[in-house]
Amino acid sequence: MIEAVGLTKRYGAKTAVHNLSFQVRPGAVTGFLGPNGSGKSTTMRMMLGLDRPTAGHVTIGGHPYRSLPNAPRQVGALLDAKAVHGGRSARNHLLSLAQLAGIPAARVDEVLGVVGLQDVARRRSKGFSLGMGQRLGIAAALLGDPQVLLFDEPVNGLDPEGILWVRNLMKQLASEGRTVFVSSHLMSEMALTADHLIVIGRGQLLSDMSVTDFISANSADFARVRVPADPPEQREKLTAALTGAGGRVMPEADGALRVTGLALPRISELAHASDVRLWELSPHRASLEEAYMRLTQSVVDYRSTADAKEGLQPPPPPYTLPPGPDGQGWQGPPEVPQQGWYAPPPPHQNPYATPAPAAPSAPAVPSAPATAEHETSEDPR
Ligand SMILES: Nc1ncnc2c1ncn2[C@@H]1O[C@H](COP(=O)(O)OP(=O)(O)OP(=O)(O)O)[C@@H](O)[C@H]1O
Repeated sequence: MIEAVGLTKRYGAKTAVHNLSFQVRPGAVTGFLGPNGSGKSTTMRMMLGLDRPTAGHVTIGGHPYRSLPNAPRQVGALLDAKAVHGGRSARNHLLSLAQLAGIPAARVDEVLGVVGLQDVARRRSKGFSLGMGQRLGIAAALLGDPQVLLFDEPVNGLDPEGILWVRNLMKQLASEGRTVFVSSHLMSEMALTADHLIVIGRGQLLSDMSVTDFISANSADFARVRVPADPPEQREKLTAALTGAGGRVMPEADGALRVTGLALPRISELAHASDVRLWELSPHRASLEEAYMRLTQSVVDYRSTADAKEGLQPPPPPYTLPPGPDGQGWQGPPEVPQQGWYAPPPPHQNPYATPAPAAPSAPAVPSAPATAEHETSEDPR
């Protein structure tokens, strides 16, 4: 088990990790999530004794890493796959690590086979692709057959086959009763791999719970309802019935309705009682990505504008809405300029919700979260 207690790391004026306390238990894959710069790598480095905490402590199996007897046999880690001597072959790189830890050479060939690098074992690693480098890093982590494994972005650069392989490897290691702690920015992958999540933002603990609990705690399930477009009043009739029964109805971009606060059978009954035919009535379960975005949107330091057309809020003043063909009135969302800064949705507002049309004369302009420190304005394309 890994245990952090009041873990804090400051670099000069910058607090990278602040008062983090959590446990990573054996027999499960624990995902470690957080926006860029939130302190994940710093935390992992402190776990491995590579950085000294400013305050608090972190132990593995009850001991600080540096006090563990023959640590490489107890803890395996992949922090930076590029941290290898490029002039050495993959096999020699692993052999040197094995010799330092008193691990027999036969184990080197074993792990080369496990990660699928046996055919290139004698090639210099500086010619390796990103994915091959990751595999070599994972081989190094597995070398001592450790009970505790830490992986920082292990699927970075891997192809789909490699990603599937890492997923199965993590699950297998956990099923053998090992402690598996893995950081990733790939939410879809984490949803498939992790059992438990620890989420941090700006160095502080935001969440420590199972993946299932995390999704339900940070998202709202809803029903998608679609009615025939003709006659047009059906939609309004159903909206009135649902709202009257205490539901909340929001339009979706494709003309469907997003309904919260009412169970699916109740929606069906209300539609039937209003004599409205339904073309769709489906439950929507939030994804890990949606839940994560909701939780972390106010603690993101580095925000890109590449997806500026997605779920945009109207841009800040002095922008004025373009007039319609008749010279006035709201004509739908304004054309999005390709450059410039856009305020993200305010904290606690679902970024996936279809924004309500703003009044033509005074578009609602949310301000950026007061806590945001850095925003990029360059279009990364
Ligand atoms: N050696 C250092 N000196 C000064 N500041 C540092 C140092 N290492 C990390 N930081 C700062 O600490 C903060 C946390 O960085 P860290 O690399 O731990 O974040 P991260 O969550 O791993 O980010 P990413 O997801 O981008 O890898 C950042 O603001 C970073 O600039």
